[in-house]
Amino acid sequence: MGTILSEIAAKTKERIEHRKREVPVLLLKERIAERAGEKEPFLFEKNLKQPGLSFICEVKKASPSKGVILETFPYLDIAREYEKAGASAISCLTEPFYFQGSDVFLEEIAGKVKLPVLRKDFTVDPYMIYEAKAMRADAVLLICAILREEELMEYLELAEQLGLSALVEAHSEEEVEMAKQCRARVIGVNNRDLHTFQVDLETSIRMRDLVPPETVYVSESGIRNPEDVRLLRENGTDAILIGETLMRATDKRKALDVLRGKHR
Ligand SMILES: O=P(O)(O)OC[C@@H](O)[C@@H](O)c1c[nH]c2ccccc12
Repeated sequence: MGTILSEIAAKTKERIEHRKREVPVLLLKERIAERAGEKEPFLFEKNLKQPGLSFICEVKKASPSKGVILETFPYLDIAREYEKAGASAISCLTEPFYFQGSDVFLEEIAGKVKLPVLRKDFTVDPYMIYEAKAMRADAVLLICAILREEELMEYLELAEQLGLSALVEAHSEEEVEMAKQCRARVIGVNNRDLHTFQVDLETSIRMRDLVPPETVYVSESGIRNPEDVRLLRENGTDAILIGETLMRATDKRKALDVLRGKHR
């Protein structure tokens, strides 16, 4: 599969192998032990389960499909604005090469904002789950398309042990099935095809009923206007993940109100 997804996954593997030598997993485990009890476990899932449609607001400087979205990137201010605007969780990109993300962004946000933070990186090694916990993330992203079923199962168990929620991302019926097989508690359907970058909201609308009501159902990507939000809400979506639309809005609170249908 010579696609951008496998390219990012391969590059991430390389980066992590290097990291592992610099910061051994033992050190991460020590750091995690020192901070034991500091965070409420599974807060990400808990927040998304609150009644009504929950918003996961993303902090991202760039993306492979759009290039640089924001030249100046006051990530902490953005996260604080999301919090004030009533977001349920924050998604933070830490992948450096394709998304210009950084672990520093996440650590700082998680230290200063009360909302749970999802580390939106391409998890390809258990090491990354320890890393996420050590940097005070509340949740990790597990993408079905780049994991084998045994890996997904193993990673989910590790996240569970560490008190981290996992957003299990699918893009096809088969992948939703895989997520369910592994007993994922939060399943996200990505409206963006990561091979072609085409966005189609129908993807997450169509797959809604494959996921049982006790599992949190998230619709991800390409959500642009109140009409999109209304369609997803009426289809019984529990949470929506929005990046670019909010990143481009100067007034985040107003943008969220507009999306919720509270303005005009
Ligand atoms: O900016 P958008 O179109 O609102 O999309 C946000 C989010 O869903 C997207 O960034 C995303 C979905 N799946 C991912 C996997 C890795 C990195 C990023 C993503």
